[in-house]
Amino acid sequence: MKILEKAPAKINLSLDVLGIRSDGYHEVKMVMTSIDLADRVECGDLKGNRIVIRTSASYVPEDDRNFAYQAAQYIKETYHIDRGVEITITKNIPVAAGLAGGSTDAAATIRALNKLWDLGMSYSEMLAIAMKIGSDVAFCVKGGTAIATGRGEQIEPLPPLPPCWVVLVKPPVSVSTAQIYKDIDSLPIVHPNVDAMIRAIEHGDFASICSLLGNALEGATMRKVADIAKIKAHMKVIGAEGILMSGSGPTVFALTQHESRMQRLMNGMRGYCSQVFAVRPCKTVSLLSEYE
Ligand SMILES: C[C@@](CO)(OP(=O)(O)O)[C@H](O)COP(=O)(O)OP(=O)(O)OC[C@H]1O[C@@H](n2ccc(N)nc2=O)[C@H](O)[C@@H]1O
Ligand SMILES: Nc1ncnc2c1ncn2[C@@H]1O[C@H](COP(=O)(O)OP(=O)(O)O)[C@@H](O)[C@H]1O
Repeated sequence: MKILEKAPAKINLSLDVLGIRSDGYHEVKMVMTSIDLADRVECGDLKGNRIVIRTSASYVPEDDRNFAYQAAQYIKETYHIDRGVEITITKNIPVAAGLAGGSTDAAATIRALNKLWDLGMSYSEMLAIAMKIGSDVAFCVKGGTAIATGRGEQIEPLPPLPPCWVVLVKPPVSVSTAQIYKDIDSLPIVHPNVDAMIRAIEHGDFASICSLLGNALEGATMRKVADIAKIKAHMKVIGAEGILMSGSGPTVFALTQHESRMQRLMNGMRGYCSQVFAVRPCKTVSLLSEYE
């Protein structure tokens, strides 16, 4: 048997860093939303007791460094599963881009193995596995739009975004999330108004959502990647309603409700960067009711 799961990327609409914790992680308050730029994760039975990863991207690890491998391993250990699995990941999400590509593959693996191995895991049991792998994996288990606190693993759902387009531009460099969090410790932090963003989403107020976009990590990544400021300036000239770097970057996204502006942004930015995508926010990752 094989189970196929869609694994959507996320963007951060608001990301505040509140301080350093005793475990070395940073206390954050974020608003995240899933988008329809997705990897495909397929889990199928394999003879024996091994976990085998196959990916379409040569630069993604196929051993226990892959977050999907880690998800399968934690599930096997926790539920005493003596079965093999082959996990095939078709990568569409740029890697090390601030879009949670590895985290969403891990979350999709958790959902898929719950079905393949008939584990009957509850949502909170899936979260317990997710938290062992990385801070963003918990959000990716359900996706949608949500507030994330703690180190990012405490999730509270929000209503979906008003209909809009998300245009993403990934400059041809990768950044280390750990390094960016380290860098901000010695930099002044610009705090976004996360609570106002939450209210804007609750009211479906697209104009306010755009004006409240903010990311406390943006300054640190911009010091390393000069392209980010250029991309933002270019998107502004073209006419995006809201523009921000996602997560630790370096991907920059623009929001617009106008199809004509989305087209202009796509065409304008393609001449500038090779990785440009126009997608919609993604309301649900999977059949959420199964996991209540
Ligand atoms: C910045 C964000 C925003 O959504 O996303 P990305 O840019 O990675 O997509 C996340 O906070 C990233 O989450 P994730 O990528 O899962 O990070 P983890 O694997 O848990 O941690 C990687 C490293 O980042 C640092 N880290 C991460 C999360 C956090 N709240 N505080 C931290 O200081 C730690 O040094 C940690 O060793
Ligand atoms: N399934 C996976 N897909 C992509 N990257 C992965 C995966 N598993 C592990 N990684 C590793 O995770 C690191 C961060 O990649 P990714 O999750 O795409 O970025 P980000 O944390 O910026 O959203 C990369 O260095 C990559 O080698």
